This record gives sequence, structure tokens and C-alpha cells, in this order.
Amino acid sequence: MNFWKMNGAGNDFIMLDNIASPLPTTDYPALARLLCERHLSIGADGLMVIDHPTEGGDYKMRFYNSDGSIGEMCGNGARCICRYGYETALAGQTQRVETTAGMITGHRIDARNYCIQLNSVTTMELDFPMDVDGTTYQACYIELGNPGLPHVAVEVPNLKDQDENWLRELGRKLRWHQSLRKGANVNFYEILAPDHLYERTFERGVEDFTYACGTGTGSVVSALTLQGKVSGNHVTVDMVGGRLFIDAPMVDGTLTQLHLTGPTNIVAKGQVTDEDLCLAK
Ligand SMILES: N[C@H](CCC[C@H](N)C(=O)O)C(=O)O
Repeated sequence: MNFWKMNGAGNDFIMLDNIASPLPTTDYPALARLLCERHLSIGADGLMVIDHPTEGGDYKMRFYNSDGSIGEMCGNGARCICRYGYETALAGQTQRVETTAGMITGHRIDARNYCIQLNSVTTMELDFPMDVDGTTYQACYIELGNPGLPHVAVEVPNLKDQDENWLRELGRKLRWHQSLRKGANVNFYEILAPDHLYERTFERGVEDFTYACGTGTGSVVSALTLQGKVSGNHVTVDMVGGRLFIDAPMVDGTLTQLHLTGPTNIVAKGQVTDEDLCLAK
């Protein structure tokens, strides 16, 4: 079984091609849990499976978090999978990718940089107070696509200087907060300068911080654009693993197309030989 290991701004993925070597879809959650384990196997935030299109796209992207749960979408993953699609000739410079959250389009900018038009905002609650241990956090709740990928945005002053363990525990409590129907990815952000943010995301399904989150940056910038705190034009978002750019322009007071741009890295191409994996050939 061949795989690629890629990352998009440090958000890392194992990629398997179900068109080239088919497996039953029901095998993938267990495969994700096994292969994404960082000490016992290859290690990654998620597993992505390239599959035959069924809705008129160039191919289908199935996304599994490292705990085996299905993610409706993944922005950095989509940027990586578009590079895979281009480099394996599944698609051209511009491609349509079927995701659980709906169709997205991807565009190759150059060898390493890819841009995705993310699923549009389907839920936006700008005033979403969340109580944790007696403190009320003035959060925003956002979903992208349908079914929507859930995100919470919380401003944290001096984010870079905050104690990581404190932040992780807060992230975990917000991620599992009783007010959330299906949990959420929790995005902490700080506005560093006009149209320049620093962000850290505690991800659902990884249950920890990842180095970057594409839909997280798209959700935060969408909320901040509606609040008039950023312009929505090519907003820079720095994360631990790299820099992402979000375009979320407003036309007549409404958000229009949401674009995520950033780098990709093909770290390895190889064969899965994990001896604990019964399926490995
Ligand atoms: N890191 C991803 C999001 C993965 C979503 C996943 N954590 C879930 O909530 O199912 C991104 O770049 O958009």
C-alpha cells in the first residue's frame, strides 16, 4: 500500500489512494487510528483517502482525524490533496474536490503553494458566550459547508505568551462544551496588527493543538470581517507551523467567497510496512 506524507503549514497528513489500491471504506477509521499514531506508526494529524468521484468532481476526498473520526472537511488537507491531484494527473491546475461538507475548488499557484475556495459559511453566531469554570468567554460559533465543520473563535490577548498547558485545558473544555451539538475545533486568536493575526487551534479529532488549521483560519477571519475587525482582504494568519492567507471579502454586508492560500510540503512517498497492520501488503 503506497502512501504520501504531506503537510500544509505543519498540519500533517497521510494520504492513501483508494482508486489505485482499493480497500473497504469501513477499514479507514481503524487505519487512521493506527497509522496516525506518532510513536508506533507513521504519525499524522489525519488520514486522507483519494477516492472515485460520485458528484461530478475530479475525485473525492475522505478525511479521517487521527482518532478515526470523520471530518467534514479540512482546509490544509484540501490544499495538500490538490497538489496530489495535480502531481498524479487526477486533475489540472484548477480542480473540483468532493468533500463531506460539499464541493470545493482548488487552484495551483506554483509548485508548493495552493489556494482553496473553502465551503461557504453556513452558520455564524457572532455572539456566542461560553462559560468555563466560572469565566465567560465571548466566543463566535461558525460552521463551514453542509454538513458544517464546526469552529469556535476566542480572542486571547498575548496569545504567544500564554501558558500552553492552561491554553490546552481551556481548549479541551471549550471543544467539549455542552452548548456544542457536535463539539468544535477551538481557535484562539490575537490581532497582532491590521489584517495580521496569530492563531492556535485545538482540534476536534486530534484532541490537541495542531500546527495549523485552514478552516479554522477561514472561520476566524470570516467572523472578524463581519465584526469589522479585519478587512477580509488577504488577511495574514501566523500559526506554529507556518503562514496562511485568508480572503473573505464582503459585498453589500455579506460574506462572499472564502479562500485559503498557503504552502504544501511533500515529506515522503513510500510504502506502508507497519507490521501491526493486518492489511499491509
Ligand atoms: N485541520 C483541518 C481541519 C480538520 C477538521 C477536524 N479536526 C474535525 O473537526 O473533524 C483544516 O486545516 O481545516
